[in-house]
Amino acid sequence: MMQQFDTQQMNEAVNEAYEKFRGDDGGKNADYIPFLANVPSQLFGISVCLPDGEIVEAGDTDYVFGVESVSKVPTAILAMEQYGPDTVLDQIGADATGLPFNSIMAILLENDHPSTPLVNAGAIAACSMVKPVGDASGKWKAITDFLEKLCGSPLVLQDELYKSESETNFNNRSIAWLLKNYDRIYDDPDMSLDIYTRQCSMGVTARQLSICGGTIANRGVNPVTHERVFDAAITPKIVSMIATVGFYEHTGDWIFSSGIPAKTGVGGGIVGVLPGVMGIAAFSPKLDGSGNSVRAQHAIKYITNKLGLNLFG
Ligand SMILES: NC(=O)CC[C@H](N)C(=O)O
Repeated sequence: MMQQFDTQQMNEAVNEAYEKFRGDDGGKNADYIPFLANVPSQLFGISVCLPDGEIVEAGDTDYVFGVESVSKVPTAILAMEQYGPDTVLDQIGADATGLPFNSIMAILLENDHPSTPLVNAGAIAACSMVKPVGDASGKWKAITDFLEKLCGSPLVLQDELYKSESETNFNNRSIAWLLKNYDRIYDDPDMSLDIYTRQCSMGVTARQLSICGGTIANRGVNPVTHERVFDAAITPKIVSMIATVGFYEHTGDWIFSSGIPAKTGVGGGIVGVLPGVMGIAAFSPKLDGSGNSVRAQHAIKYITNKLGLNLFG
């Protein structure tokens, strides 16, 4: 049985993690998207959303940062909600790539398959699947409405980030058109890529991300608003995807040492999900060589290990 904890113990663990790692200066901001290079790198926040909607937090949990690849999780859930998990498995897949998030090689090695909605190729394919197909503004509304329900409050597009990323996303343009070559994109490639780039540029806070994780942990019911956001049967599907590829080529090391499925983004955010137990998010801009926030990783690992929280425990 998983160790039980009370709110006080979680509060202590969160504050200890914050104090312990706030001075850690390892890593550096993402700079391949110019906007991200200029985000103040000392920012650090940790937020936990418990099944009763209680939030336990420390640090800069109100700071709005770029959600980036964490946005792949909501869109994957939306595609599964619209089509059913088996169709998403068939059209995109659920395989770990073992390669970096933006790997073109992964598409070639997987025999033309985008692998999973949680890497760039699969996320662009997921955006192409979102209904209404062929209608960019309808798709965008579906995605942003869904994000708002998952997080319990609206997210706002960071225009400058969107501009910065759109001007420099040459690798992703190649991915979108390679998918077209293999018939693995299900709407216009440029439009699907633009939707993907825009969703990555949404601003989010660590608190909102923890509520998003809490909604997944709570089997589709937002623990704060009490609204049912998606079908309960999708939780094990999305958590399995997060567990297998949430940290890309370092997913095995991550899950081995933290015990919690988690998804990272180059904006510095990480969201972790333990079904029935909690959603946890941490944010700090400095990243390791694979694009994962250094302080956020330390903080989440510290908390799960301290409280004996482990998916496999
Ligand atoms: N790992 C990430 O957060 C990458 C997201 C970024 N928008 C990209 O496509 O490169």
